[in-house]
Amino acid sequence: MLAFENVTFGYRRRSPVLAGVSVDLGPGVTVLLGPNGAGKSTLLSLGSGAVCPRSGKIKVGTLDSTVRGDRARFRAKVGWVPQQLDVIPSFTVREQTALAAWLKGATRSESWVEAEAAIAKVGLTAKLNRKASSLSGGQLRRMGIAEGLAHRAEVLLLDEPTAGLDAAQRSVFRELILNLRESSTIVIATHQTEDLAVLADRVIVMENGRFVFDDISTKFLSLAGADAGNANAAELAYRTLTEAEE
Ligand SMILES: Nc1ncnc2c1ncn2[C@@H]1O[C@H](COP(=O)(O)OP(=O)(O)OP(=O)(O)O)[C@@H](O)[C@H]1O
Repeated sequence: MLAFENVTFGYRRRSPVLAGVSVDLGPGVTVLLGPNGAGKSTLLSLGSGAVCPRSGKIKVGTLDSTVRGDRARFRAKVGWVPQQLDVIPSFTVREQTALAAWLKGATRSESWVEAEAAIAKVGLTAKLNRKASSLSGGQLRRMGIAEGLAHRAEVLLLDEPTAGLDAAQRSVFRELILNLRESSTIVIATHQTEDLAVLADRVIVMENGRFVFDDISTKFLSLAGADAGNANAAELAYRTLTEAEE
């Protein structure tokens, strides 16, 4: 579980994007919704340990990302797939994934073994020796997840993982998340509300750095009222909620 305790964060000297946020994320799949600029990516980047809050604590178990001595072990517990995943142009999928494991503390030999196992889990074994830079958008995001699995991350933070994917790739991605949900805490920031119904255990809706909804997904879908069983229920529920906030 990833715990935010009274976290405040702002970019440089600007006013805070998040102010006094406390939330426990996990177990299961949490889907994070909200309009552009709501603070979803900021929350995930803080959760990854890549950036530090101005105040508050961010913890996985007893490890606190704000404590210098904990930071490396904290980061090893969290896999983060940002919207823009950087790859080393000359590296293969296997090398890129093994590098991620090694950077998070695995030994050299463990990194190769764990990388191959993780690549198999995300269904990319056929691409093992291809250049990571040659992967499609959906394959690249699956490789990002493999990087987290290769260092046995307990928490996976996925930022807009299905943006720009075609229907077939989105379906591959959904299957993957369903396979991983038992073993990892997964937090997905997305605008694709239709992916929700099958994926989410819990839904959080953010606006202006605040949580305007946080509950189990069935409660969220029930906001769609009479249309709660409808294929577009998630979209309707989201619209009902955000229009009420305006
Ligand atoms: N690197 C940055 N420097 C300065 N301000 C930033 C930076 N990144 C984000 N912001 C600001 O922080 C706020 C929250 O942005 P964030 O990217 O977290 O929102 P989001 O909900 O993920 O949006 P989107 O759905 O567009 O990805 C916005 O006002 C944004 O302009």
